[in-house]
Amino acid sequence: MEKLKQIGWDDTILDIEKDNIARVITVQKNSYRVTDGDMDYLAHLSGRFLNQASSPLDFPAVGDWVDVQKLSDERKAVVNRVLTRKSQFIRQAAGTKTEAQIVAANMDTVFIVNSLNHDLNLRRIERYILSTYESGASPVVVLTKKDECTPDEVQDVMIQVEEIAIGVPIVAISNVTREGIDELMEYLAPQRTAALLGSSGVGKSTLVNTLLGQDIQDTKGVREADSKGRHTTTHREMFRLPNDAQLIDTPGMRELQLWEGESVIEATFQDVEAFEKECKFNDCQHDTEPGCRIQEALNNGELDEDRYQSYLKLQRELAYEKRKQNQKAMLEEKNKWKKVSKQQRENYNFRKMR
Ligand SMILES: Nc1nc2c(ncn2[C@@H]2O[C@H](COP(=O)(O)OP(=O)(O)OP(=O)(O)O)[C@@H](O)[C@H]2O)c(=O)[nH]1
Ligand SMILES: [Zn+2]
Repeated sequence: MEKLKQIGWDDTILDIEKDNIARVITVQKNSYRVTDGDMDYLAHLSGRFLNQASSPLDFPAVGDWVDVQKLSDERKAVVNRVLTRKSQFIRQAAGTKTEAQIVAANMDTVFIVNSLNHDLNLRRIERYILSTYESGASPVVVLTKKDECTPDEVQDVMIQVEEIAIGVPIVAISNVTREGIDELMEYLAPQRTAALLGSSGVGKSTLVNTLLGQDIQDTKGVREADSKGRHTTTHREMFRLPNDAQLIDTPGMRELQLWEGESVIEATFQDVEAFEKECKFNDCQHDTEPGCRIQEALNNGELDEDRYQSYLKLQRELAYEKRKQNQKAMLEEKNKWKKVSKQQRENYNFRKMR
């Protein structure tokens, strides 16, 4: 029990034999590095597990609690099952159409990391916030490289972000001067888990090192390089901070594809939805209808055109995703019936033969 407290205890797993519980630190090819709080060891999926797993979401992800059986070799174990997650950040696997992928599991907080000094993309931050709510965790926007900006510049960005990140904490930090790090630690209490998400180069791995107080995660400042001659994080890994909080580092995401974020669009676009409700007609297309509150708000500046466009874009994407998933489900259903009827035919032929 004490051991588990150190790696982050969760009430939902109290009912399980504690000796058999571990937490996934990294996902390697065909194996998992897990920890029981005292010791790290390597785990493989049991045959039973593989037989039962059907979707990519069934497989262990970084941050998962797993039910393991230790093997006689002390450093090895098999995973029998993934415990129910309290949160999971899902994105569409890069390059595939409708395949989901878990970026991090069981985190309390998602740090949405952006650099203050370049490439600030408010629309992208909006999307991360949506996906974070959808994951079951709470978002915090982290703005890095404060040391490279004047106080006025920092202020300017903070105001822009505040306008779109309604009710979301925003923390500006510097890995160089350590400014803002104490404030960030408020979201990293002992036994809590946070995940760092954001584009490549914004300083996620550097932040891990800052919080660990030592250089463990390689950063672009380090000479170990990728094919383009610079280092990038290639895998997700969970780190235990000195205060027993857990921090999950992830590789930079180029694109963030939403996964069924419908239920939270409302939370993130409260302002737009409020205007929409004030339209004269229920089925208003917000085009040329009389009494359209959206058009009025756009015209008098109450609603920013870019923000409205990104709201529409998200809705279109969600509709598109839904259609895709429906099609996939229909196809699977069809194949299932094909299989069933083939089986029936075979049974029938078999009986006829006898
Ligand atoms: N001036 C300044 N530079 C920083 C800060 N944080 C990170 N950097 C630099 O930004 C570069 C990228 O940092 P990384 O930590 O590798 O970025 P990352 O987000 O982990 O990138 P990926 O691993 O590709 O996802 C490195 O050269 C860091 O030294 C900061 O607060 N201030
Ligand atoms: Zn309208």
